[in-house]
Amino acid sequence: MSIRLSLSRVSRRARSSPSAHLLPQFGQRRYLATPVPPVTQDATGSKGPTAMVFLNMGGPSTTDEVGDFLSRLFSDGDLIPLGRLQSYIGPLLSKRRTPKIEKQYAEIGGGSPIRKWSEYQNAEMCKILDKISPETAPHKPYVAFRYANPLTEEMYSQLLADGFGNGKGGRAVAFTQYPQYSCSTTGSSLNELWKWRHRLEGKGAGNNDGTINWSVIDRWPAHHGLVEAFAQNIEAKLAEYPEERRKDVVLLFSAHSLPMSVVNRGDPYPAEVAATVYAVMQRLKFSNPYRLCWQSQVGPSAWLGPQTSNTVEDYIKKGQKDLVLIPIAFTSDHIETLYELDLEVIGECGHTDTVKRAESLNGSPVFIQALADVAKEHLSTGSATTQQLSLRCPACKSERCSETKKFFAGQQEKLFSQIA
Ligand SMILES: C=CC1=C(C)c2cc3[nH]c(cc4nc(cc5[nH]c(cc1n2)c(C)c5CCC(=O)O)C(CCC(=O)O)=C4C)c(C)c3C=C
Ligand code: FES
Ligand SMILES: [Fe+2]
Repeated sequence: MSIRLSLSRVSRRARSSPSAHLLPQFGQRRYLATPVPPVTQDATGSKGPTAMVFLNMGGPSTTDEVGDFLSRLFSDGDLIPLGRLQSYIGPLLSKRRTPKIEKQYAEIGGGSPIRKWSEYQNAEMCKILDKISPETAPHKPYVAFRYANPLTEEMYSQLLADGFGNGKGGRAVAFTQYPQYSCSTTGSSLNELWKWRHRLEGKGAGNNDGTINWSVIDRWPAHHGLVEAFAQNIEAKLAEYPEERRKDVVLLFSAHSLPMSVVNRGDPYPAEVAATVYAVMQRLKFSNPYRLCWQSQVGPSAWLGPQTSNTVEDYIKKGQKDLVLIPIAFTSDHIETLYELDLEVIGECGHTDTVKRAESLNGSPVFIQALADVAKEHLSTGSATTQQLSLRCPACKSERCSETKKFFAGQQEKLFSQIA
């Protein structure tokens, strides 16, 4: 992918009024304070504890963290491949972009809410799992972000400090919070997890050779619980329109775009996003006309379209002013919903009374139940990964991908010996 030094969001227009968003009120970290006991079958038959590790990109919790967040993001060759120039160009690009993005985070309340939502969702999911999957209880919530705190290495060190490693054979589930798989998102997080597993638990790291038993929930694009959570939020938004107009409101599903170079490499994400959209429309009994569009393009290279902002403008020009935007590839609010959709796309379209956005999943109890159901199904199947994870993109040339996929597929044997 070629990225010029002057990166800018395509068609972004600034606005000053901050958007209000609800945050859960609770403490910062959910890491365990005391070591957990080793995995052995106890009197209740439980083979826990089980670490539930949420993987996501993360975001700066305060504007002071924007610089470090962007610097890590532009250093990631799985997201922005700059080849041998990565370590020179990456810092230049991130430094140049920092002031503009700091302003945007300031406008949405001073930071990304993604950490608070992730910690809340995981803690709540674990409470449900303890009830519906007693055989793997207790379930302990951890968060591993790719570009913001808590980073993967911090989470991994905490897992070891909490007793999941060191020859005790603890079980950990890496649960991607991107429902649809892309090599630039979940793939990058798994590559990072594999890297830190190798550094902190591999031969010569001072521990036994890989003592944590990992399995991965690598995608869940059409899970019925996820579909139900999206559908209920759409129905709630549609109910705000007068009854006589309701069935003609156009549903615009909006997902983060991908560079065409990534699409043409064979990345599974566009097909999986389309699968989510279709499943949600099936659940809604195709009550409304709909389209899928793509947002958040960065830089001058070709990206998958149509672009969300253009789509809204074009429909309005055609006289279609009743539109509901639905963020379909994110499970909580962040800059792409609170700034780009609310302040830029909707705030500037001139029709804030008829162009609306469905709530993000955030603290939806239906969504949190869905997370628990996805995890329970994974824990009961005994599979280390989906079948899909082992298949590389047809045009993939990355050794990292190859090693990571081999490692996680290879966890199957360890898993069987643990659950047998
Ligand atoms: C499904 C989700 C996402 C995909 C796919 C994705 C691909 C992707 N992103 C960039 C570049 C940037 N993304 C940035 C922020 C950002 N991206 C996602 C999700 C996906 N990205 C989220 C949730 C966020 C916001 C995080 C938060 O606020 O909590 C940014 C930083 C913001 C900015 O500078 O505009 C960049 C840059 C690329 C190049 C890419 C595909 C390869
Ligand atoms: S880029 Fe998709 S498997 Fe490597
Ligand atoms: Fe992104």
